Amino acid sequence: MTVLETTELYRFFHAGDDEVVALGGVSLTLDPGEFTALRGPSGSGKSTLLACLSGIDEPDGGTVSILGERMTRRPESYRARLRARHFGMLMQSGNLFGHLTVRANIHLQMQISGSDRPGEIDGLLGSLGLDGLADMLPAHLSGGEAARAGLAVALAANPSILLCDEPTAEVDAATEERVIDRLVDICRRGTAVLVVTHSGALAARADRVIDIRDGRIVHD
Ligand SMILES: Nc1ncnc2c1ncn2[C@@H]1O[C@H](COP(=O)(O)OP(=O)(O)OP(=O)(O)O)[C@@H](O)[C@H]1O
Repeated sequence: MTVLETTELYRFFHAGDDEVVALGGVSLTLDPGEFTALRGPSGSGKSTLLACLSGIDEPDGGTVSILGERMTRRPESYRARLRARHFGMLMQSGNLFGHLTVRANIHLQMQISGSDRPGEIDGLLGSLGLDGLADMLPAHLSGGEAARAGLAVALAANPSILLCDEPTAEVDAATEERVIDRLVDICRRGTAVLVVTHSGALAARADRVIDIRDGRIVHD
C-alpha cells in the first residue's frame, strides 16, 4: 500500500499585492521502503511541501493522504494525531526541546509514538556518530550534531514515513555516509523516506530523485 499520496497540492502566500505560488500542483506518491531525495533551489517550495505533507501546514488546494486516510481539511488536532502516529520529522527549525537532554528528547519521542525502548538510545546515537552526546543539552551541540540528534528523535518514532530537511548539512564526508547508511537501513525496514538535500552523495544513494522548481515537480 502507498504510504503517502498527494494530488494537485497548491499553496499560495501573499505579500502586499504580490502572490507567491509556493506549490503549483504537486502530485506524488511515496511507497514503503522507498528512499527519495528531493532537490531544488532556494525558494522552490521544498520546505512548504514537507510542511503540507506532514499536516503542519494546510494546502490551499489538493489533498494529502497517509496510509489511505485523508489528512487535509481536517482539524489541526486530528492532523497532529496522524502526525504523531505515522511521521518522523526533521525540519529546518529543529525538533529538539531545549530544556531536555538529547537522551530525554529521544525518550520522549519513543513514549509519544508508543514504543518505549530506552535501551536502544545509545545504539541509535552511535549509528549517527553521536557517541557520548546523550546527556548534552541541544544548546551545547554544533549545528551538524543538533541536526543528527534531531534525526535520532525522528528515527525513534519508528515511523511509517520519515521527512527530513537537510539531515547531512554541516557534516564531514565520513559522517554523511553514516547518516545515509542509517536512512537506507530504516528504508529497508519499510519506512518511506523523503529527504530534502543538496548532497550529491545522498542523491546517489536514493532510489528516486525528485527535482522541484517554482513549486512544480520538473523531474521524478
Ligand atoms: N510563510 C510564508 N509567507 C510568505 N511567503 C512564504 C512563506 N513560506 C514560504 N514562502 C515563499 O514560498 C516560496 C517557497 O518557499 P520554501 O521555504 O518552501 O522554499 P525552499 O525550497 O524550502 O527554500 P530553501 O531551500 O531556501 O529553504 C518562497 O518564494 C518563499 O519566499
